[in-house]
Amino acid sequence: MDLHEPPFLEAYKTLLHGTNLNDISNYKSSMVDKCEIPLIDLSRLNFGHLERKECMKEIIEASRKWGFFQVVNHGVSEEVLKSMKFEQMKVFRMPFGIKSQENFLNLPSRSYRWGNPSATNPKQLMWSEALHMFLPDLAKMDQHKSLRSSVEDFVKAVTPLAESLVQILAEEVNIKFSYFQHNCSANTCYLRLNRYPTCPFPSKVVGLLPHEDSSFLTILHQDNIGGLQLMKDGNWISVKPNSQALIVNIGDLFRALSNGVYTSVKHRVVAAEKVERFSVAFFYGPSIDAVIESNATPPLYRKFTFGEYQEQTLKDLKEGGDKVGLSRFLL
Ligand SMILES: O=C(O)CCC(=O)C(=O)O
Ligand SMILES: [Fe+2]
Repeated sequence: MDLHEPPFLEAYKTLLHGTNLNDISNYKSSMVDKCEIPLIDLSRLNFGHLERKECMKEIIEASRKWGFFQVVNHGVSEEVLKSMKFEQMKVFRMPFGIKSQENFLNLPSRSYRWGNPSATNPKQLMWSEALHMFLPDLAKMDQHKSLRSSVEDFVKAVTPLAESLVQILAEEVNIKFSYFQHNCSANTCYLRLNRYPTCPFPSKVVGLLPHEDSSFLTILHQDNIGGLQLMKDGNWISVKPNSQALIVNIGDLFRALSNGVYTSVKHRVVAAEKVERFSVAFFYGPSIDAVIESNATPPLYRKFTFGEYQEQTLKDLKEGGDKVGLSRFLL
């Protein structure tokens, strides 16, 4: 076995063998539509008034109906994306024994995560590894300069994109952009590097379990392998890779803040047998004391802080293997 691979087989042996695998939903043959999510050309934001308006309308509509869309001419250069991918591959190629050390890269413990070694049910298994990077911690990676500078360049490029999308969406639901300026900064966002190794049981184990993001908005870059699926009208829909595009999705916090006008959508990644896959997600979110409260009437969700939301999802994850999310705050 490759030294860099997490010990999935070893850790999952009992759960995989002790179960009738027919009981597990078959990820490959489950209802998957190949329908494409909206693709929006952002270059129109810099054109005349009419084109700008048209583009903004598409962003708003996609966030309402889909909670997911792709953008092209997003302003993030190919060079930045390429160097991010290169460094990401390099860091995941390090031996598992090193990646799983407490202070790997000098980052806080649990920054590196793999699969779900504490799963008690085969449906909770995941075939993936991830590196969580809280942006204020990047400065600690002084021994890994090239990774750090690629991550910083990526963040520098996607932050203004996230901000301009948030500003457009906020205006539509009468939220001042100053709310975001006050609560979100480079010190409150984070990045997640994902790697999905080849999996010998792609119909039985998922790459990443279904979840909604705990952000206002997420910007995702995936490679050309595919595997990301989102839930639409009760069916899983595959997001076809587009090398020119970035994926944008609404997180639970914007759903709550907009009183459900914008939708946060469940998504997952299916595993592949023959090819590994990489993705990187930038989560635009607030500080833990930020108050999430819609000014619409009647409100759908009770007022909560981001800290409360995080505490609740962590508790739910521990207790039932699922983070449940925003439905916990429904009135
Ligand atoms: O890898 C992907 O395409 C999705 C990743 C994701 O949903 C996440 O990191 O929250
Ligand atoms: Fe996600």
